[in-house]
Amino acid sequence: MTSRLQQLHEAGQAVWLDFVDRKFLKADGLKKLVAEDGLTGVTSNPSIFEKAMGSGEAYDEGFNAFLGKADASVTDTYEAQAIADIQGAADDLRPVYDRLDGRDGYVSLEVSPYLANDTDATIAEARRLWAAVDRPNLMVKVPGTDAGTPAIRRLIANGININVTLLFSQDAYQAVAEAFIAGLEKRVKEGAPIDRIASVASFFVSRIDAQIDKAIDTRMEAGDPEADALKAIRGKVAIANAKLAYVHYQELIAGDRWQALAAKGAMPQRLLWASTGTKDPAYPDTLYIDTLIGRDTVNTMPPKTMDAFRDHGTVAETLTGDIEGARHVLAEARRLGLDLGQVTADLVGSGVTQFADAADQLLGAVAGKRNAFLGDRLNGMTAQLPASLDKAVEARLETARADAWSRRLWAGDAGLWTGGDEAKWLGWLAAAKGEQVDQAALATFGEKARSYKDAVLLGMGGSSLGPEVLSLILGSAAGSPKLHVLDTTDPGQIATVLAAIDPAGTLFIVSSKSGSTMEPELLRAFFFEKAGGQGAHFVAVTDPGSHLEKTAARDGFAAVFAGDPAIGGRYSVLSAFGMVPAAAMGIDVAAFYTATAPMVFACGPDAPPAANPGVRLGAILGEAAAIGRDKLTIVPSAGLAPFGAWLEQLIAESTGKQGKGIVPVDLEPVGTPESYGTDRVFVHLHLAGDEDDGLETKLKALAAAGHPLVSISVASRELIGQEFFRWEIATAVAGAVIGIDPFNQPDVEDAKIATRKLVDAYEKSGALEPETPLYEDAEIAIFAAGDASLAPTDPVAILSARLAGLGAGDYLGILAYVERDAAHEAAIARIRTAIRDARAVATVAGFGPRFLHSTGQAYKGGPATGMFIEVTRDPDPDLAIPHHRASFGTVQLAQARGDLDVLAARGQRVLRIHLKHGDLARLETLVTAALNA
Ligand SMILES: O=P(O)(O)OC[C@H]1O[C@](O)(CO)[C@@H](O)[C@@H]1O
Repeated sequence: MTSRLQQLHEAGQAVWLDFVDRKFLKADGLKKLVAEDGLTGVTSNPSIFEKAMGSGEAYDEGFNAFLGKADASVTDTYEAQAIADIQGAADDLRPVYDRLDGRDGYVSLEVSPYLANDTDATIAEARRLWAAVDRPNLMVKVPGTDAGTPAIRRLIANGININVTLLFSQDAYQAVAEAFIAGLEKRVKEGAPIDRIASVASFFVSRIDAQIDKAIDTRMEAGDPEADALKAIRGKVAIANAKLAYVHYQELIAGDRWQALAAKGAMPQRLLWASTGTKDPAYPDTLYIDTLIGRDTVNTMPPKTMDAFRDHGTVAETLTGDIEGARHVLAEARRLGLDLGQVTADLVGSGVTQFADAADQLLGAVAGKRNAFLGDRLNGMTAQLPASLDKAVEARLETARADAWSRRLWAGDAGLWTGGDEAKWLGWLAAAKGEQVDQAALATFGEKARSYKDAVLLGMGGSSLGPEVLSLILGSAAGSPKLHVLDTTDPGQIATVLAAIDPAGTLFIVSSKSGSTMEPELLRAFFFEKAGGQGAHFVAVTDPGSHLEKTAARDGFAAVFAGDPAIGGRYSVLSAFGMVPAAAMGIDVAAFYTATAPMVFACGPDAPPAANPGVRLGAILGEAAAIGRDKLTIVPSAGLAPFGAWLEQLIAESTGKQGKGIVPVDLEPVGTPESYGTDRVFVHLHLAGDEDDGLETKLKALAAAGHPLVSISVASRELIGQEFFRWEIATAVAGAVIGIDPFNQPDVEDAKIATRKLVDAYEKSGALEPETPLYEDAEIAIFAAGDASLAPTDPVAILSARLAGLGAGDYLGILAYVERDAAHEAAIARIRTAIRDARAVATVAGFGPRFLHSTGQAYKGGPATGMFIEVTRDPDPDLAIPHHRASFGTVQLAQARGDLDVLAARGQRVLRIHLKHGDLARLETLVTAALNA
């Protein structure tokens, strides 16, 4: 006896399976259905693959084989498996396809649901999948949305078999039927064959009833006077809708236009009934099969429905029966105010969302497996968050998923931030894949650089901090020059570098994106003279067309390496700004990108937020800031200590604006839980093999006391590039949570202008404008811009009055315009610890003018909770700048004064303590006394 499913086939309806799964294929489940039930096709969709691959281990072998490649994206990983399954199913169905001469025997694979509203991307994806699967009996599934319909026409014209999915309404069906015909006609015009192009139009049935019935039930429960009429059409609307679609189909193929194509061998676009599993348990489980049997149609069934039909379905040609009844049902629905048009429109939207949700879930699961598989090759991250913050983060990750943040970030959707010009600043994404630099040219440059013993990089902020991290964490290769980074106007520090090198035999890297930053320009002039004007020992890294590019040409620099104007300074480390100095140090740039790639892919557009290490971190930082935990406290193990200086700029300059943002806290010694307020997030960066020094225990105590703790593990120094990228993504995402443009720095310019004014005045007059101290003695002078509230009595009283003003959520900054050396760093750390422990406030520190190009933005434009002690001193010895009246010491002082004025103008509390002999011990004594006063 033939099975009921085979009888369907005899009645003219093809039976397809709406399911695919590796185990099932491997066990020859599909072949069995072909042999026993006359099955002639298979459909898949993102939900089906999610069920197959999203859990369990069936695909692990396949994933793992693929994941050997460091640069495999999550999509690549999933898709390789999906394609293998589809190819397997297509091969199982190939005998059917051959026997029926291409009339049936198809397997469908859907384009990414994320593209449902993008015609061109859908076309590109369909073509890509068609080529990748490479089977004549493939159908690419394209949604019949407004954007999908024109894609269908073009794809049919390309000769690609198409399964139009997500059809609910008559109008949408008519539009895709038209697109199909138009596509074939285009081929005819071009003289291309049309006899092997198959298409189905997939009408989703049960979902319509699920919606309409819900509306009916609500009204009946509310005692609607039309209860009987409503009840009479319950469970009938979807079937009536399908029947009328079939009427349209019959009219279409009877028409002249179709007949002309049929004469050339065209196969009609069959109607396919999808979503045929009943959702309402009150209905017979074969309802949407029994009632929709008709010639030249397809019914794709989930396995359960197929089993049910095989067991007790009824075969009879029902589709063409009682068309008048169907019209009546739809007319009744209209009369009763059941808006089928709205329901079907909503169903298209929710259908797309459902598939996108399934794809997110699937990609999330694959991303998780991928990250676990990579093990040590991908830096790890865990977070211990207080329950309420944890909840907020998870909620944020879910809304970010639903709003497609990972994809939108990579697509440059400025709406993720403020809708400003953010899209113009995303060149760092491609740069992280090594696409901004010429890697071969860098290798050659690295070879040449080996003739130098030393290299000195002159630059500020983004142009210096990344290179400094690379030099301190990775260091130079044997035989390559040692890199000195000079990002200051401090005469002492410049003299220290000068003393450490032979200027005539040193490679100088002048690095400035804008090419017009004052400090590198002055340093270039200084060292150019010291190097005897040998331009051949200089290279520049700068954006095209800059002033520095011209200077380099004028002075005969050995090379100019171009940056990308679509990358801001603080995001530039994985572009030429980091890689030119890296190459000079003999670092293998290609290997560096390879080591970085696992994080770049883990943070990719297809890694949904919860499984995306960068987006997850950004959500933590942003949500923490929203509840006042806006002091990001960086706690590195010894080997990663230099990383904080780079991270500070990224976080501060990107987020600290419009009175909002995150204040990074670097190099503050770790304390006990009582020494902190409730404004902290701790980030522990741990390099494998580093001594613990009791850090773990201290951090555990902090986490136990309710402070959020993020722990990042780095297996080896070579993986530091991954942290650059993770934090770049995290910062951009934190910016989206906070609601600012992470790529501008609106408050930096003012301090530069104030400085320039002072320096220009000096160039004319030979003196800086006079200023009146609040207090002065033989050792110190204290200044407080425009602050009359401080009585000029004694310095301890002035300082203690200031420190007494520090409250919960405030932070104290030491802005030291002195040489950055170990002794000064230690003294500042002691001062910070004393203040932190006495007042339970966060403390930050920066050396001027270096921090002006880094954290300075947040100090001026970020939360108005700062209190700053600026430290200056009389330079001794000072250094002259060629062709300038002002010395480096004068410029540095002008920078401090300009900064002080701008900080005060922005409402931050600030005090400048001028140490006439540059002795920081005097400041320490003063602070101790003030805290004890
Ligand atoms: O590379 P440039 O253009 O010299 O700029 C250096 C730094 O100065 C800043 O513009 C801040 O002043 C930073 O954003 C930047 O990284």
